[in-house]
Amino acid sequence: TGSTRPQRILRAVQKNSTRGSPCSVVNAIDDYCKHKEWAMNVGDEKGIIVDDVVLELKPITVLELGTYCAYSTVRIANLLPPEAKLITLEFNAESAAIAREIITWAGLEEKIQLIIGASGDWIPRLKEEFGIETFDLVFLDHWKDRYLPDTKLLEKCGLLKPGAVLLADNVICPGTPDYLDYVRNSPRYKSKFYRSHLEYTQEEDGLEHSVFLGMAGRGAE
Ligand SMILES: O=C(NCCc1nnc(-c2ccc3[nH]cnc3c2)[nH]1)c1cc(-c2ccc(F)cc2)cc(O)c1O
Ligand SMILES: [Mg+2]
Repeated sequence: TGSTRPQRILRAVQKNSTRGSPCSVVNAIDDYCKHKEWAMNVGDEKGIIVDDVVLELKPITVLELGTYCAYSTVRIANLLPPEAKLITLEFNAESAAIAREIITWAGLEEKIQLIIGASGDWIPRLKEEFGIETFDLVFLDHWKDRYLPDTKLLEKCGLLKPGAVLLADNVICPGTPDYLDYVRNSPRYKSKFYRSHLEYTQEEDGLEHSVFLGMAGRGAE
C-alpha cells in the first residue's frame, strides 16, 4: 500500500526543514505543495494575510477548525504571544496523526492542543474540558458546510466576546455562500473580504475577516 499525501508532506518536512524552526516547516510544506503535489494548506499567499491578522490582534486564545497537516496551526502558533494557546480540531484521524508529528517537529506542542473529532460535538465541550472562557480568534478552515452552523454554535455557547475575530478560509473556492451571507448581513458582525487566490494556484479565493460585535444585535431571532 502506498503512502498518503499527509505522509508525503511529513516526509518533506523531515527532509527539508529544521527541528524547532516553525518558519522552515512552513517553507518546506509550501515548497513541496508548490513544486511536487498540491495540498489544501492555506498556503503562502493567503498565509501572509493570516500572519497580519494574528500580529495585529495578538490573540491569547485561538480556535482552529480543520487542522489537516497543521500548516496553518504551526504558522499561527509561531506568531502568538508566549502565554497564548491554540486549540485545533481535526476530523480525520490519519491526518491528525501526521499533524501531531509536524507540530512536535516544529517544537510547538506546548502551545497547541490538537483534538480529533467533530466540531458539532466538541465546540459545546470546550469551556468545560479546556477551561476556555472565550476565543479571541477563530480560524475556520474545515468542511465548508460547517462554517455557518459552527459559527452559530460558537455564539450559542458564549465562546465569542465582542471584538473576537472569525477568519474564514476558502470563502470563494470551494466557497461558503451561506456563511458569507450570514456574517455580511448580521448586525452581530463587521465583515470584510481579503481577496487572494486558492493556495498554490491562480484560482480566485479569499479570506473573510469578521469581528463579532456581541449578541446585542439580536435583530430577528
Ligand atoms: O476541505 C477543505 N478543508 C477541510 C479539511 C478538514 N480538516 N478537518 C476538517 C474537519 C474538522 C472538524 C470537523 N467537524 C465536522 N466536520 C469537520 C471537518 N476538515 C479544503 C478544500 C480545498 C479545496 C479547494 C479546491 C479543490 F478543488 C479541492 C479542495 C481548499 C482548502 O483550503 C480547504 O481548506
Ligand atoms: Mg482551506
